Amino acid sequence: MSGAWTPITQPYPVKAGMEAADAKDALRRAIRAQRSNRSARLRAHAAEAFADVIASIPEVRDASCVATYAARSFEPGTGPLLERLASRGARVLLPVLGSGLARDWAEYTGPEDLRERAPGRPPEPGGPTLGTDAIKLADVVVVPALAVDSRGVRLGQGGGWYDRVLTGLRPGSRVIAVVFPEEVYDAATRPLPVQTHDILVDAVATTVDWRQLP
Ligand SMILES: Nc1nc2c(c(=O)[nH]1)N(C=O)[C@@H](CNc1ccc(C(=O)N[C@@H](CCC(=O)O)C(=O)O)cc1)CN2
Ligand SMILES: Nc1ncnc2c1ncn2[C@@H]1O[C@H](COP(=O)(O)OP(=O)(O)OP(=O)(O)O)[C@@H](O)[C@H]1O
Repeated sequence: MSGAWTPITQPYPVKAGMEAADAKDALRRAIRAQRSNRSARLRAHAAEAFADVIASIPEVRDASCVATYAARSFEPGTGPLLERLASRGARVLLPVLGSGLARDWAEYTGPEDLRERAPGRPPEPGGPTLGTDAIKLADVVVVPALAVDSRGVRLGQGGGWYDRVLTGLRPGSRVIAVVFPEEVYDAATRPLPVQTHDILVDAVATTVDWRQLP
């Protein structure tokens, strides 16, 4: 074997007796390091595959309003998904961070409207914000994650933004987490750390397929 090919593995730096918060931090570091190895070409290719898989999920296909996210560079890309949803006439809501990372939403109107307001922050739409409760308009919520396990436990970026948002959904709205294939963990052997505030997701989508959880 030759060249700069980096094998894809599933990091699991969780040790017996570790506090959940420390185990989450160790996992976040390992998964972010792994994500940073993916080239721009592979990320663009993956974004198309994510769009194919996510758009095929019945709840997404049938939704009038989808709340999702505008990806940062190394997150599972959503550009093609956003365009596909908008072109079939679905309303698409994206997170807007208020002061102190307050939870707000605004409508996606096209790629040219998405701007990174500060380095490292997710791109945001520029239109009017709709308020925290706009999440109740969503028929389905497509959330970013660093990892998901077979019970539906989700590891996010660590701000607790989505754990707070997901307490306010309309009953019956489904939550789908998006991760790269190696970021789906089998809870029987590699459970993700879980804390009482963590909200389980209903399904996970990768570049390859999706499945209902648990
Ligand atoms: N694409 C995307 N949007 C999302 C999330 C996410 O995980 N991904 N969130 C999930 O919760 C919420 C907010 N997430 C945030 C993520 C980072 C920072 C942040 O403070 N970034 C640092 C820079 C960090 C870096 O350089 O990597 C900063 O602004 O100083 C804020 C909010 C809502 N929108
Ligand atoms: N419903 C909530 N109410 C108050 N605080 C919360 C709530 N959910 C999470 N938090 C706080 O947010 C912090 C981060 O939580 P956690 O590590 O679970 O984030 P995450 O789910 O990985 O991140 P994110 O949701 O932003 O992607 C924790 O300190 C937690 O106490």
